[in-house]
Amino acid sequence: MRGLAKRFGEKVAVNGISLDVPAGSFYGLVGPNGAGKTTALSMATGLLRPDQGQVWIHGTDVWQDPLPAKRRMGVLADGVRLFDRLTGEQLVTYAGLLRGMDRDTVAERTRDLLRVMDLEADAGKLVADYSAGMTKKVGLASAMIHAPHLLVLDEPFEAVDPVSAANIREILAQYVANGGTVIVSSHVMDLVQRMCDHVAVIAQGNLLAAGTVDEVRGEQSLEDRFVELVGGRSSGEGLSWLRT
Ligand SMILES: Nc1ncnc2c1ncn2[C@@H]1O[C@H](COP(=O)(O)OP(=O)(O)OP(=O)(O)O)[C@@H](O)[C@H]1O
Repeated sequence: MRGLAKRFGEKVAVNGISLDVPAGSFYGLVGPNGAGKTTALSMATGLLRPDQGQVWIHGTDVWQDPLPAKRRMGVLADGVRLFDRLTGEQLVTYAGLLRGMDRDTVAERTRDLLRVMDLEADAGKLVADYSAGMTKKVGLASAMIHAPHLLVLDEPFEAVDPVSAANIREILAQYVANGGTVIVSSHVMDLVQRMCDHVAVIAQGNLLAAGTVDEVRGEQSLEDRFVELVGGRSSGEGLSWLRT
């Protein structure tokens, strides 16, 4: 990413971010609420047109040459509606067919994905009737079916139960071990510290730090370093009226 910027009216959501994500890395993107993570990832994946800046994926400009760039990635967007009048099985199948895969391969991979996401029993249920965590998981399965080079996952673990989260972490670690690249946004520092090899911290649309997790956190925990970089811990008094 080079000089990516986006404003909404007066609000500068992303203020010229440049970031290199090495191929084969497991990259965490962290920042407080409203920092600009979703906006930056949406621009990076071709979902939201930047005001300025460019993004390349394996040398392909995402905005100049979107089709080959998009073929290489799988995206789990945050807050984007799925086709939720399909069943889980139909949705994942549809994602595979949209990618131009043949029906047999799509059927086989859909079965595998629904199994590892623990959605087999609910495969025939409408996505509209899924819980938040189930919806995340079916979105993740849809992002992975074409075995992309790059997975961009906005808050993949939000609302996902611990067992499913552990399964997904294992799948992602395996995917990276086999040469894939993952970018995840998350608020859970402990998870990012354990799971990712690189991390970028953004706040108020600016990149505050980026590098390997050890470089960014130094001698501290990632959480302490994050609070130090981002600031904003409200000291002391709290809500004096909130007592029983
Ligand atoms: N479509 C929009 N119209 C107006 N303002 C927007 C829009 N999308 C985002 N913003 C604003 O841009 C800023 C960055 O939002 P963004 O969703 O990128 O943050 P985030 O880091 O993903 O936050 P969170 O961690 O809470 O999901 C916020 O101030 C938000 O209100």
